[in-house]
Amino acid sequence: MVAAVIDGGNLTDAFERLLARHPGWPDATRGAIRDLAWTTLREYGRGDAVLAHLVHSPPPVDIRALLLVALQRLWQKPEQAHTVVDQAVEAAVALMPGLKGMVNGVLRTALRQQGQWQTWIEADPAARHACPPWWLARVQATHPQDWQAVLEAGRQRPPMALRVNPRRSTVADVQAELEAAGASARVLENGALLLAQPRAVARLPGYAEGRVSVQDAGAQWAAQLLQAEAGMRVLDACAAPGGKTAHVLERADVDLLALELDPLRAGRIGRNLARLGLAATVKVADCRRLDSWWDGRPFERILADVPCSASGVVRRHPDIKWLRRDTDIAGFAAQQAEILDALWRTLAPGGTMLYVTCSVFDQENAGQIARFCARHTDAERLPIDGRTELQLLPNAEHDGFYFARLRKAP
Ligand SMILES: C[S@@+](CC[C@H](N)C(=O)[O-])C[C@H]1O[C@@H](n2cnc3c(N)ncnc32)[C@H](O)[C@@H]1O
Repeated sequence: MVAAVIDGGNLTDAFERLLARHPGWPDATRGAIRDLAWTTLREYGRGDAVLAHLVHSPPPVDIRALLLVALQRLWQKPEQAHTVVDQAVEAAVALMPGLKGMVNGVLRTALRQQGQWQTWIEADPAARHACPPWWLARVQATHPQDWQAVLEAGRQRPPMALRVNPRRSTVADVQAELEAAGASARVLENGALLLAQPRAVARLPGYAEGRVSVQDAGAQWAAQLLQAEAGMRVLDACAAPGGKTAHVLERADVDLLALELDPLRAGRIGRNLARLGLAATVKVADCRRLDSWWDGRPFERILADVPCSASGVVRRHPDIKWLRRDTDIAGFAAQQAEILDALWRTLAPGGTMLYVTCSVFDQENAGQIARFCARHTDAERLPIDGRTELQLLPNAEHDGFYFARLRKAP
């Protein structure tokens, strides 16, 4: 998986391919392998800085990936050093037997020089923060006060939060069920339940019965800010896999149309709603092409949870920071502007559109909305908690999200 990402591939796809080849692996094995790959890639820049001091010419990608995983493990579990080196050498024999000695030598040298790793890492700011230089520059420019906290959060394991379906249970009851199952959780300001320790979905009481869903606590602000009320006609324009669609429907009996461009992802919306006992009209469509899906009846609420760089959720998708290029951000911003302009035409006078990204970059967030308001004089910004917008930065409770509420002149 690490080699696939170094070669420009997608981490989740690589994981799914691996699982398809090994259907018999128990959950614990899957979890352990996932954790190794995800952790290594969260810290990839740091591992690479160390490796640069240990090898004179770049090894083949599979061996480089193996060394990065082993270094990561040595960093985290120094007490297991001998096991890690032995297992890495064993893996090298399976991958490229001719490089067994090299892997052994590099890891033993690494162990002898472990006291210097931090100095090597600190020498390069991008390595220090485990991201490419352009990423570091963008986060610093957008968040001059908080950039270190944002980058630090991107290197941590993500928190796990639950959303309670008020049609089937209450926050207090779910919390009690969790306690009984040996999991403690605390209630956040917006009603999200933050688990003290992540746990497998299959071991969540009430999941199969639709009492709870897994959803980041930051994402759980969306339905609240949309303020959709019973009887309203609501559009969820970029809906898959349907987490926010479901949340909107759990809160009010609305007439909801969910659009999704990707047919495979669209299928997940229906499955999610069925588990929760909810219903919506789901259409596979490009929301920018109004002629392909819109019947001309305006919506009172629109949720525009647009495609974005996902820079606020890199700890969940650590391949993102290595696969994206600086120039991609302008591409996302252009796509988002097209989506906003098209959807605005479908919003009823007096209606509101909630713009959401899971980005921490200004060009997709405050900058995007400032440009939108300059183009649309009939757009008024509705405050969120006394502020013009809400930028959540990733931390121990939630991921990074941006929200702006736009009202169309009546
Ligand atoms: C941020 S995700 C949405 C997450 C979803 N709202 C949720 O909470 O589960 C953005 C989604 O928009 C879809 N998408 C991208 N461009 C689109 C377009 N032009 N029209 C409709 N959907 C689009 C992507 O395939 C992706 O599934």
